[in-house]
Amino acid sequence: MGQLTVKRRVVIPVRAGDVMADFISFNGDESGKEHIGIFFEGKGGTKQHEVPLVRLHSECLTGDVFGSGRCDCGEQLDEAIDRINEEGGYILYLRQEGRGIGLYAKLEAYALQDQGYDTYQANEMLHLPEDGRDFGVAAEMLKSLGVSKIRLLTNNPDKAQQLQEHGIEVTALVPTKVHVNQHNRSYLHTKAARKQHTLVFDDE
Ligand SMILES: Nc1nc2c(ncn2[C@@H]2O[C@H](COP(=O)(O)OP(=O)(O)OP(=O)(O)O)[C@@H](O)[C@H]2O)c(=O)[nH]1
Ligand SMILES: [Zn+2]
Repeated sequence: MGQLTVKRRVVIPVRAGDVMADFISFNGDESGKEHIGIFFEGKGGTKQHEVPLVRLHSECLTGDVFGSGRCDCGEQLDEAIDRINEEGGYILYLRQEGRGIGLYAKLEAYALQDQGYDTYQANEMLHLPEDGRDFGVAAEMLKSLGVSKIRLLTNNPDKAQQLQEHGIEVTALVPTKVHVNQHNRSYLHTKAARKQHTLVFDDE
């Protein structure tokens, strides 16, 4: 991943106009994936935390747009908007649908999960990586925005590790809530067991 530069910042009122956010596009990503930065000023005034709160959010059409209960993405995105709008910082909305395998392949993986395979096994059965995401692009987005030090809103230790390898200092890991329901319970348990996601379940 080469260097990125900010292309355009446009203010967009979101949440029915209750929240103002800058949507930011970038030059220099040869993949053409149209990753988006979203900046929230925060309401903290002078008391505001100096280090911005940042969420790297991988695209999930089914969860983010349609509120699918098979994952926790839609609720995590809502939570991220609430918290970052309070505290000030960025959501980097990364076009890495299905952990990088794409939407059609994710649906194939869901069909395999319906036959009893877990979320990582299903990808492998499709001869696709368990997790194909490279968060280096997020590090380059942050650098182009002049951000070198962040607090990271995530339960996924791999995101922090990859950012640090690409020169971003992560001063704190801020966990998201655990958005568990009857449909995503085993998906979330698998992430905790297989990829060390820091998820604490109330029922254990
Ligand atoms: N291949 C595959 N992808 C999935 C499945 N369920 C959800 N996803 C994708 O997983 C990604 C989840 O992204 P995030 O919420 O940013 O990341 P995370 O790794 O869960 O880490 P957190 O920061 O703790 O939320 C999205 O791209 C979803 O489309 C699945 O069963 N199979
Ligand atoms: Zn999802």
